[in-house]
Amino acid sequence: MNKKVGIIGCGNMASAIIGGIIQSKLISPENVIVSDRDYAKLELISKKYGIKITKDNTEVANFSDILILAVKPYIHDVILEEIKNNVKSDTVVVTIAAGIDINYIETKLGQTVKVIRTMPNTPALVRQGMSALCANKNVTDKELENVVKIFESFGKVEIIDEKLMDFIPAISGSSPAYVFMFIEALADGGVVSGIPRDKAYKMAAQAVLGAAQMVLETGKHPGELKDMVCTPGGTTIEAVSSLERNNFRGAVIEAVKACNDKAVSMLKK
Ligand SMILES: NC(=O)C1=CN([C@@H]2O[C@H](COP(=O)(O)OP(=O)(O)OC[C@H]3O[C@@H](n4cnc5c(N)ncnc54)[C@H](OP(=O)(O)O)[C@@H]3O)[C@@H](O)[C@H]2O)C=CC1
Ligand SMILES: O=C(O)[C@@H]1CCC=N1
Repeated sequence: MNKKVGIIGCGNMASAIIGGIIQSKLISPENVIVSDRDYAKLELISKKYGIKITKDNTEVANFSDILILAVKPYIHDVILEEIKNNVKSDTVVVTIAAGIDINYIETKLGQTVKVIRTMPNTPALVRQGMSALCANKNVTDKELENVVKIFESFGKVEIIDEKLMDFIPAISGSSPAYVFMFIEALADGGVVSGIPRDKAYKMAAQAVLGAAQMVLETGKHPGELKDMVCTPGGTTIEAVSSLERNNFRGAVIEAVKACNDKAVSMLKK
């Protein structure tokens, strides 16, 4: 893709995005720039991918056709104020932050700004991300397609209505954390029985990966896939019955609700 991509903030998510677009050869390194406060962090990523680096966020804004804001939500205020005179009229501004909506960016940068709001997740670091995207009315179909290609370079993408965006962290943005807790607990259970810890993590993680792949590839209802594992009178139904007694599914649904509530309360006006 012959577009210049700039990223402000060089943390976890920026590394995933840069890794995806460079390793997939979607964009050549000389067309990518990233800024951060920490020059040592920038030097590391530049050494790895050969991209441009700077401590000056306005330089990133001046350079970019697609400008990705990859900083924490509470830093957006400062950054938008800093770059507001450097964002070109045809630049597409992309936010990946929870609690930052399209209206907020339009209010800060003007009603004609092209905005794409997204919610990726950390599995993007291993190119197995899940991202939801929505665009404002100023973004053309071609511009949205280009940003979709960037996000597809590190995982799967769904375009959704902005009114659902606050609920995406709970299901895919934040959920890797709950899955890691599940894998850790599963492995701890194995360690209780004497399985070496490294083998327990590998087996638990591969079981989760395989189960997730079955949901995606078979199109079968998760309940049907669960039933396929449960031999009548066998081991699995004992575990399932114990999980139900301990409100496993209820606890997960409550966690999703707590995440949703937090995302809505973070929304900046
Ligand atoms: N982590 C996740 O699972 C997900 C995160 N997100 C969103 O992604 C965004 C970034 O998250 P994540 O990558 O985890 O965060 P990180 O803290 O890893 O990365 C943010 C980077 O921005 C830097 N930074 C802070 N202030 C400035 C500044 N003024 N100018 C330039 N760079 C600055 C930070 O430096 P310093 O460390 O010095 O502060 C840090 O290196 C957040 O808004 C979050 O909501 C979305 C989906 C998933
Ligand atoms: O915890 C957070 O707020 C961010 C958004 C989704 C994942 N991490």
